[in-house]
Amino acid sequence: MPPRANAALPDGAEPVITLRNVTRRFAAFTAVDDVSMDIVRGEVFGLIGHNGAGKSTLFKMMLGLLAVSSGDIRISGAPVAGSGARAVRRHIGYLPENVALWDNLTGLETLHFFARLKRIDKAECQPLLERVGLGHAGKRPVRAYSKGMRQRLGFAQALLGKPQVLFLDEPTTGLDPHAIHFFWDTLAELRDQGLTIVLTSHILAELQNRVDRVAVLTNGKVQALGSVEALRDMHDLPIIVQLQLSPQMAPAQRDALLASLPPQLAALPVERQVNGLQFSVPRASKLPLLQQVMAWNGAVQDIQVSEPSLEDMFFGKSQAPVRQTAATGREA
Ligand SMILES: Nc1ncnc2c1ncn2[C@@H]1O[C@H](COP(=O)(O)OP(=O)(O)OP(=O)(O)O)[C@@H](O)[C@H]1O
Repeated sequence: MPPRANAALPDGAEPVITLRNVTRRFAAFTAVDDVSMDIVRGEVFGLIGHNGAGKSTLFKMMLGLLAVSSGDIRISGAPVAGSGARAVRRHIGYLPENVALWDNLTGLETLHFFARLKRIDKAECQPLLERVGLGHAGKRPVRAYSKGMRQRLGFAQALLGKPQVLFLDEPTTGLDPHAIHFFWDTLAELRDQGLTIVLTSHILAELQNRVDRVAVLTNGKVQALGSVEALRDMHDLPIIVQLQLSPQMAPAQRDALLASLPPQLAALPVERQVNGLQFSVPRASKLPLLQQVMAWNGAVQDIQVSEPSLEDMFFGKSQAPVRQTAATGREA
């Protein structure tokens, strides 16, 4: 289903980046195909898709680094390419996937260099280094920086000039969990200050609780657009309810419990596991099922409920094999 340009826009949202019928061809190949969407002020917007889906191409066009074959892209109403582009770029920060740094410059000298390029007062640089947790390392040469420190320096570079819109290409690739945590905390603060943030990522599990909305690109087209919750509802993938049962429970007792379920719950797909049961449940049946199993006094030792992930929705990674119906044990 092709999404409308404004599908799932939050109420009162103010579009900052607008794309209308954006297409990019390389010779006969269409890398980005008729993409229309709005990205609104103060949201964190994720662009996801398989390798070759068109994310980088779309990103570069939004940055005005690559021309569109047809269509229109604007930031705060101004076209990103053409004569007004320089003014638009002043309000944009960009962290490329592999930021180019010079090993012989110190962190502070690196920021001074970018500040000169962007015609920004270099007094901004030291506070920015501190902002990204590099205040102590500003005088060290970049060759002595770890991957995480380099990424922080790249991030500081993107924040020079107090941009209103931030583009981050695979920003957490190669970072350790501590650095990833720091990065997302900083991003949340920036978002709260009103920045609009667009990022790409392959680590969908990392994105899904941290972005306001996502666009899923498949073969250059927007396959889905909206909040992760809205996309979950749209796809209506089953929720997995996993019950850990008492190890002393005999198979016959377990079957008796399943047989005690009301018919609509007994018809749910279930997998019998060692000391457990795994149900595959439509959202509407989640609470009724949980209410029933809570009444299985003493039999249930633990319950785990797993929502479908973005991977499950778009990249066909099924959550768990589901083979039998609860009551009959037949193939579902
Ligand atoms: N300059 C180019 N010339 C020809 N084809 C290109 C060019 N740039 C990109 N493509 C093609 O366009 C398609 C989309 O590429 P793009 O880099 O935008 O995908 P992506 O979603 O960013 O992938 P990845 O996750 O691997 O970075 C690919 O098939 C790619 O080969």
